[in-house]
Amino acid sequence: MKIAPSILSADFANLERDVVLVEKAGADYIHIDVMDGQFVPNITLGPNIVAALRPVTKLPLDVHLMIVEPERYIEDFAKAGADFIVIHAESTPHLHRGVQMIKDLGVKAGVVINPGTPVSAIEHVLSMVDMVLLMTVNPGFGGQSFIPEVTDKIAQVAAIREAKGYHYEIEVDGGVTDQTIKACADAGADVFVAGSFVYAAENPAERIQALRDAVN
Ligand SMILES: O=C(CO)[C@H](O)[C@H](O)COP(=O)(O)O
Ligand SMILES: [Fe+2]
Repeated sequence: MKIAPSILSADFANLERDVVLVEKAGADYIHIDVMDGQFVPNITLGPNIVAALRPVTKLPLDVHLMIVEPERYIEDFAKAGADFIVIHAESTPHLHRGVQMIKDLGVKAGVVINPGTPVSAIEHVLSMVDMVLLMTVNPGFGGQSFIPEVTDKIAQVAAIREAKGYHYEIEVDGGVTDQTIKACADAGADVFVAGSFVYAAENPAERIQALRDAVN
């Protein structure tokens, strides 16, 4: 299992400190939430912040784009040093083209669907992607409650991976805590994004360990 703390809940005035903190605590990826105020009702950060964080950590940067027509900015995020670029099926009429753009830039490609979007929306790109992200909240904000019905879709993408011999990682994002992580792991998830559970705590390192303990 891999833990990907989301810096959405970090202290934006101390981003370097908060990234180094979770790296030392054994995090596997740094999850970076990019929001444009249009695809979701919130605005966060852009490629300049990804570029600023690139030299701060050796961990892969997992960039979750919640922006309309993400194709417009894929190259910017690749140049900024993203290791994964993950785009929403709902954000573009040309998902396959967006995934191909990411791969052509030598970056690992991911696709993500909202809780209300069926797995069929991404089936045509599953052979190409390195990551499938299933939102377990409606995207836009940290600190929301986990939507348990999404575990059925985790099992679906895990079954497709098994049946077809695909190699993508299955990531979950939203409301992941020591209470909700086990259901996701049991359904087949490999990568667990956690924002508020990690960063809104006195001791983020303990929270990362609590997530691991809850699964093992
Ligand atoms: O993509 C996101 C929200 O759109 C965040 O990654 C997610 O919400 C993490 O925050 P939390 O763990 O607090 O739910
Ligand atoms: Fe996210």
